[in-house]
This record gives sequence, C-alpha cells and structure tokens, in this order.
Amino acid sequence: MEVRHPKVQNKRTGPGRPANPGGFLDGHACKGVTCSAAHSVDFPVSVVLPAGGTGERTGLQTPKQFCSVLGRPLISYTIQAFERVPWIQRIVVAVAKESTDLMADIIRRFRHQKVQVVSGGSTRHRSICNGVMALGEDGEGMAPDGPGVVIIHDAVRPFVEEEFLQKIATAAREHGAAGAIRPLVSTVIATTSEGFLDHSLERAKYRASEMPQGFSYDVIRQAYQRCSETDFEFGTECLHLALQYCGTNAKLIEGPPTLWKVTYRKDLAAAESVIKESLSESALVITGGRASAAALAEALQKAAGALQMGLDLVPDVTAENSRYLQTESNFIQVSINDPCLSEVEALIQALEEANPAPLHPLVVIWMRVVGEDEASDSGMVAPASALVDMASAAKLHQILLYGIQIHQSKDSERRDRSVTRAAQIVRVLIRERSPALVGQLLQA
Ligand SMILES: Nc1ccn([C@@H]2O[C@H](COP(=O)(O)OP(=O)(O)OP(=O)(O)O)[C@@H](O)[C@H]2O)c(=O)n1
Ligand SMILES: O=C(CO)[C@H](O)[C@H](O)COP(=O)(O)O
Repeated sequence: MEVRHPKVQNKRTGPGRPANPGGFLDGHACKGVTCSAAHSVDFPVSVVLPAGGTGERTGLQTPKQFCSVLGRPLISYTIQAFERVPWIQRIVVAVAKESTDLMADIIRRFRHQKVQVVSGGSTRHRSICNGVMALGEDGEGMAPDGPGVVIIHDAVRPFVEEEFLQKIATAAREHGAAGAIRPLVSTVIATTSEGFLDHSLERAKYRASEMPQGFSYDVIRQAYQRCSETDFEFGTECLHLALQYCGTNAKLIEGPPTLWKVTYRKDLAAAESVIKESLSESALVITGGRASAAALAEALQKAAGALQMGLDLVPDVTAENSRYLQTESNFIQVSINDPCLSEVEALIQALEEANPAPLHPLVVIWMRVVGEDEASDSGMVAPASALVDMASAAKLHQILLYGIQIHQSKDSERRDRSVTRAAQIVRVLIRERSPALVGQLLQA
C-alpha cells in the first residue's frame, strides 16, 4: 500500500515569494509528470544561450558557466531548464572556441539532446548573433516552418520556469519582441566626470532588464544584420536593437526573482543553495512492507513535515513504484534489525540500473531500527566498515550513502524524540549532501 504524505506547506509559497523558484525546481516537483499541458505553445520556438564569456567578475579561472554546482556544470542546469520543455525544438549554445571540447563533453555526460554548439564571439552580442544566424541555416533540428520565435537567455541564469518561458514566447509571437523585467533594487544615478552626482532617476519609473527575452526570428535577425560595430562592441540590450533597427517595441513582463544572473562568486554559492533547497524538499521512504517499519515511517513523515519536507512512503520500488528510481533524488530505506545492509544494497543496485548517469548526486539513507536493549553494533554481522565500503563504491555512481541508527524505545516520549532527531538528521544529510559524512552511521 502506498501512503501519500499529507500536503506539506511549502515555505516558499508565502506572500511575495515565487510559487516555484525555478525551472530546475519546477521540473523536480513534477516528478516525471509532464508540467507542460497548461503552458504549451503551438508555434516553433528555438533558444540561443550565449555562453562565450570568461566570467571575469567572479575572479575564478573557470568561466562561471562551466563551474561545477553539486557535481554538474552550471550551464547544464540552464540547458536542462529548456530541454525539458517539450515545445522547445532546438537550443543553440554559443561557446568560446577553446571551450568547444568541454561543451561537447558536458553534452555527452549529461545527455543533452537538443543542443547545437556554435562559436561564441568576442562580446555577448557577437555570441548571440552567431547563435541567431545558425538558427537560420538549414540543418538538423530545423523546424519545418522556420525558427518562429527565438528565446535568448544567458547561460548563467539557471532557474527559469516553463510557465514564464511560455509567457515570453507568446508575447514575442504577438508583439515581435518581449523581455523579462524586475523592479530596481537600488536607485540609478548619473555621475559627473569628477565623480559627483549629476542626477538621479526616479526609481519607480525604471525597471531592470533581465532574461529571458523572446523575438520573432525575422526581428532579431534583422536587428543583428543592421546594427553597428559600436552596438556589437558595447551594447548590452537585445530589446534595444529590436527597437532601434526594426521599430519593434518589446512587451515587458515582470519575471520572478530567480531569473537573476550569476555574475559574482557569491552568486555561485547562492545558486548551489537554491538547488540544494529544492533537492531537499522530498524523499521516498521504503518500508519493506513491514508494519513496524511502516509505523516508524509514518512518524518520520510527520516529523519531516514539521521541517517542511515531504516524505512519500512505499513498501518497495518494484512495479509501479519503480518510477521513483528515476524521479526522486532522496531515498530512505528503513531496515528493522537488518544486520547486513542487504536491503540498502539492493536499492543502490536498482538505482544504478534505473539511473546510470544521474544529473546530480542521489542520497540514500539506510535507517537501521534497533530495539531499545540492542547495543549499537550488536547483531551487526557486517562491521561498520561495510557501510563505509559500500558508500565508497556507491559514490562512484553519484550515490551518497549515509546511515542513521534509530532506537525504538518502549517509552513513547523517548521514541518520539528519537524520531524527531532522525528527521532532523535526514533533513541535514539531504540538504548538505556532504561527501565527508558518506558511509557514517549517525545515532538518532
Ligand atoms: N563574449 C561573450 C561574453 C559573454 N557571453 C555570455 O553572456 C552571458 C551574460 O554575460 P556576463 O554575465 O557578462 O558574462 P561574462 O562576460 O562571462 O562575465 P564578465 O563580464 O564578468 O566577464 C554569459 O552567459 C556569458 O557567457 C558570451 O556568450 N560571449
Ligand atoms: O540583462 C541583460 C540584458 O538586458 C543581460 O544579461 C545583460 O545585459 C548582460 O550584460 P553584462 O554582460 O554586462 O552582464
């Protein structure tokens, strides 16, 4: 019997916060069920992702789009946000020549399907222009009725929702151009050449221009064909080119705060935090079908709910439940007095088979339930090192294995405290995904 967790209140859906903080997160929440039906478009849409920059402002050697976030390059998250949208046909990524091999490797490792790589240029506009022109060339992936609408999006803005993409694409189709805006955080001022205030702008009248932006293909192609070298060299705004060179006034649509661009080093940490937060919203508890394990799992579910974490409970991951192996990122195997890790070993094997190249590390927690009088290690046929060894092997397959030992006291208060502690440890292990704690058996 499958027990669904009661609807857990999502702390991010309060007033003033996005209903869902990003495409990556949205995709995760859908758990393999298509989210597209309500957001579909019926005209061809292609995407250009400029990714040819050096990321000077991060101060890092590696361009930010290739920086690893939880074992996966930032650009791969952005590509995934577009790739999982069924009505997007083609994604052109513009990268610097020296990054071509790296990009090809990312496409292979993370199994991107819709991506075509073109050479970037010396400025962002030149990179975008190369991508736009590539869309007009006949080739594989070309929609039969042309590129239709082109969405342009910085490769370093990984959190973009399908719903918002649909708004941009539809407005671009209707008006020729459309772009995301956000309220200004600070007031914009003009300075004199001597470094004094010249004048300040009335903040309420202005908006920050963000990405994504969408264009009818003909508008953006002509804008780039007509614009000047100065535009190519110093320009920062595609919507401006559409206005100046095609007379197209873009429709502006307020986007969610998660559209922000990774620009400084701290933004990489912020992106990692957003991803970790989304990955730790839920987990699957496998009970093995035993009543005592199911009872414990239900108590754990309640305790986790209080920590804003939703747990699904299943007896096993066979038949219909095998879908979780591909759609869930966190697994808790409850083992009642199982001394030899056999159940968790079977789970890891099933995960490796179902998901040989996970997009980010998966977490498996072995929750060993022992009776009150049982000493921590008594009855543990396998030594503690067996957990460490199994965890080391699993880590090679992007699976992080941790252990929690929970003591089933006859005293209900002690039992409740133990379950609460277990839920807190689960939350921390899943959120932090710490490689240092892999293979450890923690006491709840
Ligand atoms: N010659 C360039 C410069 C930038 N970009 C891309 O444009 C997006 C937004 O630009 P920005 O944040 O300015 O990136 P960088 O130019 O890499 O950063 P910095 O200005 O700090 O060097 C990034 O995805 C970046 O890779 C590009 O495709 N080609
Ligand atoms: O927001 C944008 C367009 O309106 C761009 O992302 C922004 O202009 C990129 O500029 P820069 O390369 O200077 O960061």
